[in-house]
Amino acid sequence: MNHAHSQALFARAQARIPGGVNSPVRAFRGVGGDPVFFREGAGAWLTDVDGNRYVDLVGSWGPLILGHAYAPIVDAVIDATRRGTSFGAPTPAEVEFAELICATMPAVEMVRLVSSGTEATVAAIRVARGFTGRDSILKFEGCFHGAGDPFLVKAGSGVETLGLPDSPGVPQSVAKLTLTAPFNDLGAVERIFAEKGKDIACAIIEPVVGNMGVLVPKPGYLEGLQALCQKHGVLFVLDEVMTGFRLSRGGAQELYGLKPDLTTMAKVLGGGMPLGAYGGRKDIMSKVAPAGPVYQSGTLSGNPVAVAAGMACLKALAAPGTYKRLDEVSRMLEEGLIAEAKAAEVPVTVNRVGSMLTVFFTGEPVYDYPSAKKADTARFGRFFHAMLNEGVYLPPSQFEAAFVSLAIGEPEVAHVLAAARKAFRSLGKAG
Ligand SMILES: Cc1ncc(COP(=O)(O)O)c(C=O)c1O
Ligand SMILES: NCC(=O)CCC(=O)O
Repeated sequence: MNHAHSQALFARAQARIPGGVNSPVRAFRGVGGDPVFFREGAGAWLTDVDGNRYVDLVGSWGPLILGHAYAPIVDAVIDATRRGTSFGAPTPAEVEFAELICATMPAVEMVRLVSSGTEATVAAIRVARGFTGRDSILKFEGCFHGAGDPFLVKAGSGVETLGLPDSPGVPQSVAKLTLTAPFNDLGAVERIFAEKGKDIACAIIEPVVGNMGVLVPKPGYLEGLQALCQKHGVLFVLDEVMTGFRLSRGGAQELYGLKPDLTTMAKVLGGGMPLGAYGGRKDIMSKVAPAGPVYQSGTLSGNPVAVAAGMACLKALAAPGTYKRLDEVSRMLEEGLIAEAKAAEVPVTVNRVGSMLTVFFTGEPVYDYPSAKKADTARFGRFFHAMLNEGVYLPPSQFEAAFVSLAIGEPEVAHVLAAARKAFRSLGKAG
C-alpha cells in the first residue's frame, strides 16, 4: 500500500497542529508509524487520500453505528442546514429530541443537550456536586470520560496509550478530589465508601469499558455498585457516551437493568455530528440553570443541524431487529477472529459486548486495568499494521474498542477475517 499523500499531509500537519492531529488517539503513537488521512467514507468503507480502501472498524470512535454517509442522516443534515445552522434560541426539534431521549432511556427524566461527551461528563459531575454538596468523585481505573480536568486521573484511551496518567495542567487540588477504584471490584468500592462516602458526590463509570479496550462487567457488578451508591447517598452516574444507543437502543442501562441517577451520552446520539447530552432524575436536573443554581451553558448547545442528525440516527435505530442484526455480525467477527488466531497459534483474548470488541494479545482473561496491561502492545502494533495493509482500519491502540456498524455485512466480515488470517500468521508463534 502506498501512503505518500498521507505522509506528505502529516508532515505539513505537524508544523501547525500539535502532533499533527486534532485529538491524540488519531496519531499512531500506540502502534508506530504515521496516521492515515481520509478522503471519504461510504457505508462500511473508508477511502484514504492515496486511494486505498479499508473496512472501517473505528466508526469515528463510536458514533457511526449506521456506517458512513448514511443517506437519511445526510438528507436530514442538508435539510436542517438550509433552514439555518444555528439560532442560539430554542427550536421545536430540540424539544422533540429531548422527548425521544427520555422515552428511550426511562431513567432520563430531563435532559440538557451539549456538543460533546466531555462537556456532558464535566457538567454531570458539577450537577452531582451541586446537588449533594460534596466535592469528591469516584472513577474507575482505566475508564475515560473525556478530557475534563477531574477525569485525567488513572484514565484510559489516549491518556493510557501515551502513558500520561497524570496530565500536567491539572492542578493537584483538582486531581486529589478524584478518587479511583479498580473496575470489577465491589469490595474496593465498599472500603472507599466506608471511609469517605460522605465526601463523595458521585461515582462515574463506563458500564462496559471501551477505553482500556473492552472490559466486560462481571455479573452483578454494576447492580452492586448502584446499590452501594444508594446506600451511601452517592449519585450513580453512568457514562453511556460509548454504550448509549449502541449496546441496545436504551444503552447499557437497558441491557443490565440499571437506573442511574445521571446519564451522559454523545457519539451515536449525534449521528456523527458534534452532540452530547446529560440527563437523569428530575429533582437533580432541576438544579441546572436557569431552573436552578448550577451553571452550565453552550453557544451551540442543541444545534439544529446536530439535532437533525441525531434524530435521524435514533429513528433509524428504532427499526425492528436492528440490534439483533448488529450482534450477529459482531459475533461472526468475534468467532472468526478467535478461530484465525487459534489457527495461527497466537494467544488472544477477545472481549465483546454487542458491537464493541477488542482482541487483546494475551492468553489470560482481561477484566480490569492490570489484566489489560498484560497484553503485548508491540504484538498488537504489528497486527494493526498487517491489518491496515490488508485494508482493515482498526483503532490504533491495544487500549481502545473496535466498533462494528450496521453497514458491515457478510462480504466485509469475510474481508476482515481474510485479512486477520494473514495478519495473525505473519506474527508467528514466537513473534
Ligand atoms: C466513555 C466516554 N466518555 C466520554 C468521552 C468524551 O467524549 P468526547 O470525545 O465526545 O468529548 C468519551 C470519548 O471520547 C468516552 O469514550
Ligand atoms: N477512546 C477514545 C474516544 O472515545 C474518543 C476519541 C478521541 O479521544 O479522539
